[in-house]
Amino acid sequence: MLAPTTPLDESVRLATLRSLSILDTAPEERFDRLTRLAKRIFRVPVAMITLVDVDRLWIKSGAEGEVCETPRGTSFCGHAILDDAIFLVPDTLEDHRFADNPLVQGSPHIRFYAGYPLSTDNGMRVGSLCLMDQHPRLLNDEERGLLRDLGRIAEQELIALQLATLDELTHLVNRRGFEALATYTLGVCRRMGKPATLLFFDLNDFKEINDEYGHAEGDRALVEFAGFLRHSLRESDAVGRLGGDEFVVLLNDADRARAVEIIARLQHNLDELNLRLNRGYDLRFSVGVTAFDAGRHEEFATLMAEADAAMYAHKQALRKR
Ligand SMILES: Nc1nc2c(ncn2[C@@H]2O[C@H](COP(=O)(O)OP(=O)(O)OP(=O)(O)O)[C@@H](O)[C@H]2O)c(=O)[nH]1
Repeated sequence: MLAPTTPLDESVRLATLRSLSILDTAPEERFDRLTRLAKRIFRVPVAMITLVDVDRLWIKSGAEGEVCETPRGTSFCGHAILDDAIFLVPDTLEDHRFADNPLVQGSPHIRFYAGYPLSTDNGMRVGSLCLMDQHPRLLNDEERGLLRDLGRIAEQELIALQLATLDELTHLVNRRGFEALATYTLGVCRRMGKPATLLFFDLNDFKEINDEYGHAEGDRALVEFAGFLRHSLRESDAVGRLGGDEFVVLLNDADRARAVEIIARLQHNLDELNLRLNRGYDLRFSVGVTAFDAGRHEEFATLMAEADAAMYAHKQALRKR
């Protein structure tokens, strides 16, 4: 049996999947109607919408009975997300990669599999719309076209979820997306015994930029600061905009001392950016730092509130200077 390999962009793929806040959610008609339709069109007993998580395949729609997840290592969909094309296995017993797969040899005795990889807006393949049968079969060109059409509708539904977690102006995750991403990151850090630190940013005198240079320039400044944060930090750090001129970052594998070093680097880089942009105003920030403590921060909101209070204290201290 051949276990699926891991895509090169796995960390971004997983972060995208997390930001959708879809894993372990209840069934939804918008996905169920697609799998029902697929079963009818292709006359197959099973059609599913699946999402490929770290080490499991989670079934959003079309699950058989109580089983709503299977190990990624024996999954067909783990293979389907490795390429943009439909992944087709006409007869599993004739295919050395799957002939001895437990899902072929045992229940549900898969003989035929076809999976359309589902991509989100940023091109990450997070799961699949797949068909399965207990008999071998082929898909002709028209049927492949139909599967692609249904798959694209499922993708639109995923993209709608993604948009609901994105901040329209800066394209960072919004509060909802950040909470989903951060909760996942904190879970991983806790399991691996690694530190994590939350940074809460608020721009200083941002209102003056709006008042003196206009709202459009204010928008430009927010987009500039968002891009600055995103590009100055690691891909695995979660960066979000809460609204207005408030931004948050969750640094993973970083304790308070490391976070303080990172802020010093950000400050230095922002000074350089201000010089380079030479816009007549400077981007400046106040920042609150709170190291994650599993005991104290059981509720994510507590961690956010502490970092917000620390930011406010920093802002007050800057004013007194
Ligand atoms: N251009 C623009 N302005 C926004 C947006 N969202 C909020 N604002 C403005 O951002 C400003 C934020 O207000 P404050 O937090 O009091 O701003 P501040 O001038 O930075 O004050 P301090 O935080 O005390 O330094 C308000 O004037 C809002 O109208 C946006 O999406 N675009």
